[in-house]
Amino acid sequence: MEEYELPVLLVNEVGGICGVLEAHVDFLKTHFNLITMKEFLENKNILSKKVQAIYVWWHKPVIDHELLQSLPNLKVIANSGVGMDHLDLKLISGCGIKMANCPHAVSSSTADTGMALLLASARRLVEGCQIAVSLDTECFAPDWLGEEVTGATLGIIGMGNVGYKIALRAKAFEMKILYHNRKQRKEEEEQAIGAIYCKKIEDLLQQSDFVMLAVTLTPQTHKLIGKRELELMKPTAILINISRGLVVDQEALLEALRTGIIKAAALDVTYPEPLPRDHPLLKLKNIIITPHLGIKTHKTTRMITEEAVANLLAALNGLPMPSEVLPD
Ligand SMILES: O=CC(=O)O
Repeated sequence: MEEYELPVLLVNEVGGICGVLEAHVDFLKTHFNLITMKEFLENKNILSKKVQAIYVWWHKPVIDHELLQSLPNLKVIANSGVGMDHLDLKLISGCGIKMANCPHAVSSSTADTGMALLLASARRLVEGCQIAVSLDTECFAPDWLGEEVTGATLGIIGMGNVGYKIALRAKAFEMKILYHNRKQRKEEEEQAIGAIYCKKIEDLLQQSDFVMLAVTLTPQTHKLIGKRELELMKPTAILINISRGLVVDQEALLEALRTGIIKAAALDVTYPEPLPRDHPLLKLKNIIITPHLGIKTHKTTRMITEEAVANLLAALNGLPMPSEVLPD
């Protein structure tokens, strides 16, 4: 039987949409014996006792009861993003397995994506691009105007690492910043980003020109933004979602965008992903939808894998993990 000098790390596949990036394989292999789900399933008898760690990349492999039962020596699972809503944390921790995410690696690029969507929707860049590349040169100068970002009010819902970095960016755009969060940030942190705490989400919704969703998806934030919340927003307001699709009631959003309850939306996340090609949201003009690009830069994906490896090695060596996630 083959002996493994390094701990055995299970990944879904290498390359492809749900596979670890090929560019990271050499780095992973300096610390682990890498095996894919395909190899695991083909040699389950031998490999099931060997696997000590799993690296979940882009929500795969699916970690269910059956997989956990087949891996008696599994000690730790590292996730490639900050959101853990695709994992059953209670099930995993109930099996005595440690879990980690990578909040440090993802925050800057996700905040950049949020600002990119804010600017693109405010200045109608996607519509503008369509005009610029269309063959109809007659309508090159559009008869519409965008919204000014400088001096506008941004309401950030969720003031974790990502929300904080969005505020830092928005401050440079001279925006007035409001935020709503379970906990108020320390006074010095608020001062550093020039943000004002709204204990009531309603206050933030009523006052903001842009509302940015940067919360984690939990039972408490599931469909946090529904009909009532959209109706509280200004008719000129723009909603930007970089958290999870399920934080917004999509039916209510569709109605609000169709009837002018709010002006526009920019979504990096939807449910499902991707939306079915005949989904009515895709037919609207006042929406920008991107395919969950939040973290997708060369630098961030590399940092994610580094943070994941640091977590995995710490857990395997019985050391504190840099970003352990507890079931609650
Ligand atoms: O979606 C991205 C993340 O969870 O970090």
